[in-house]
Amino acid sequence: MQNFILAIDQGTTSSRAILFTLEGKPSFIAQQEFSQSYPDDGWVEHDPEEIWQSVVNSCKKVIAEAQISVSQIISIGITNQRETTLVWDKGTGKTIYPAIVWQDRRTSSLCDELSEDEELVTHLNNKTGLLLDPYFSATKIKWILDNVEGARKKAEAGKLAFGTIDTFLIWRLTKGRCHYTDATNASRTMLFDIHLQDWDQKLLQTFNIPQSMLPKVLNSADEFGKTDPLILGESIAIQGVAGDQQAALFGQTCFKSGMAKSTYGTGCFMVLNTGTKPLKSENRLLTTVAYRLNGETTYALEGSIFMAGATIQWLRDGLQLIKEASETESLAKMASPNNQVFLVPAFTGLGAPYWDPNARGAILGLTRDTGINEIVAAGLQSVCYQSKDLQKAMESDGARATNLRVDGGMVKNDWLMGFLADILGAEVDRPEITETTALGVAYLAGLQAGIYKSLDELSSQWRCERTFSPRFSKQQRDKAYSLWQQAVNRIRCD
Ligand SMILES: Nc1ncnc2c1ncn2[C@@H]1O[C@H](COP(=O)(O)OP(=O)(O)O)[C@@H](O)[C@H]1O
Ligand SMILES: O=P(O)(O)OC[C@H](O)CO
Repeated sequence: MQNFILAIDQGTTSSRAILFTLEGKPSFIAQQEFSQSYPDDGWVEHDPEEIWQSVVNSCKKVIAEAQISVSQIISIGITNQRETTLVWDKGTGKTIYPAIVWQDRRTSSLCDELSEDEELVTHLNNKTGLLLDPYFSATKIKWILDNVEGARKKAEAGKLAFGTIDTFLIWRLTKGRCHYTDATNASRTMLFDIHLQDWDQKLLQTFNIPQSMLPKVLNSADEFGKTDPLILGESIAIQGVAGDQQAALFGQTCFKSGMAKSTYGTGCFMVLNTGTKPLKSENRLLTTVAYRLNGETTYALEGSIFMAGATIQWLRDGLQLIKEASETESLAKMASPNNQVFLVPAFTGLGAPYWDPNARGAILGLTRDTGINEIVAAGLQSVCYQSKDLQKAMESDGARATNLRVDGGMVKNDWLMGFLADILGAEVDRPEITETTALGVAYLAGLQAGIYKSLDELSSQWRCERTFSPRFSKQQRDKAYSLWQQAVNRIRCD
C-alpha cells in the first residue's frame, strides 16, 4: 500500500491540499478559492471560518479523489500566506475579528508615527531583520486589540491567542491543544528576535501586546501536534510548517548559501539563502529566517515585489487586452523588436527595494505604432526588471546568487523566462516540479517523520526541466535596464 505526505498550502486567494508520494511527486491536488473582502480604502480581510472550511474541504476532497485510506497519510505539512493576522478566544476558539491580510495598509499612519522614533526603528531592524511597515503582523495585532471592544482587557487576562495562518490551522486541527508556530512564520511578525530566536520584550511593549497571546516557536520540522480524529477520520501528525516563500526555497532545495529562488505568482518573492549567519541588508531588503532545523537557524535575504502576475490580471480584467494570462506569450513574441515601452506596475506603490507606498503606476514610451503586443510585452518585462532591481540590491549587500530557480504560475511562460535570463544576465532554472511551496513543507514533514534522512537526499531529488540562458550582450542589458530605472524614477514619490 502506497503512503503519502499531505501538504496544506493556505495561500492568499485559495487553499490547496496536495498528496505527495514519499518520492516527492505531487499525485493528487484539490483546491478551493475563498472570498476577498475590501471593507475600506487599503483594507484587505479574509473570513477565518471560510479559510478553515476551504482547508478542511480541500483535504477531504483530495483524500476522496485519491481513493486512499487516511491511514496512508504518514505526516502533514502546513505552508501559508505569511503575516496575515488572526486573534481568537482561547476558550471558544472563535476569532474576534476577520483575518487582517498581509496586503492590508490600515496601520500605515501608525507606522509613520512610530518611524519618527529612530532608536525604535534601528532596534526593530536589528532584532527582526524587517522594516517598520504595515505588511507585518505586529501593528495588525495592536489594531485589533485597540479597536475590537473588550479585546485588550481579555488579552491582558490571558484569554486571547494570536496566530498567523499556520498557528490558526494548527490550533483548529488539534482542537485547541497546540498553540505553535515555526521560526519562519515568527520571523514575519515584527516581534521576533531572529538572532536569539525568541520574542523581543521591547517590541512587545512598544506594540502593547501581552506575551500570553503568542504561540510557542518550534523548528520548521518539529512536532506540531496531532489532528483531532473527528476532522479527517484519523489522527495524523503535523510535522512540517513554514511560511510559503520559505517553503518554496526549501522545496527548491536551495540549502547552500548563495542559492536563490524566485516565485512568480500574484506577487514575486526572491529569496536567497545566506547561510547560518544573518546578513543585514543596506539596501532595504529583508533579513529573514529561511528555515530552522534541530535548533540551527539558516537565514535568507528577501525581496518582495507586489505586482507580478497581478499585472497580467490587470491587462486581462482592467484593460481587457487579453482573455487568458497564457495569451501574453504569443502576443509578446509579436511585439516590435525595437519596443521601448515601459510599464511600471506601482498600482499599490513599489515594494523592495524602493518601499515607496505613494508611487503610482505608469506606461511610458508610447508611440503611434505602440499596440497591444508592445503593452503586453512591457507588462511581462516589468516583472523581469523588478527582479533585476532585487538582484542588484542583493549584490550590493554582498550576496550574489549562483543561479536562480523559479516557480509559481507565471513560469510556464517561456518568453518571460527568456527575457528574465537576458536581463538578469544569469541562468534561470525551471524545475520539473513547480509546486515547490507545497513540496517544501512535504519535505519538512518527511524529515521530521524520518522518511528523509538528510538535506543531501532531498537535493538529489531536484530536477531541472529547462535552463534559460542569457542572450543579451552586457551593453544591451545595461541599456535596457537604465531605461527601466529612468521610468521608475519618473513615478517615484519619496
Ligand atoms: N502563461 C502565463 N503567462 C503569464 N502569467 C501567467 C501565466 N499563467 C498564469 N499567469 C499569472 O500567474 C498568476 C497565478 O500564479 P499562482 O502561482 O497560481 O499565483 P498565487 O499562488 O499567488 O495565487 C496569475 O496572476 C496569472 O495572471
Ligand atoms: O499567498 P501568496 O502566494 O500570495 O504569498 C503571500 C506571501 O506569503 C506574503 O508575504
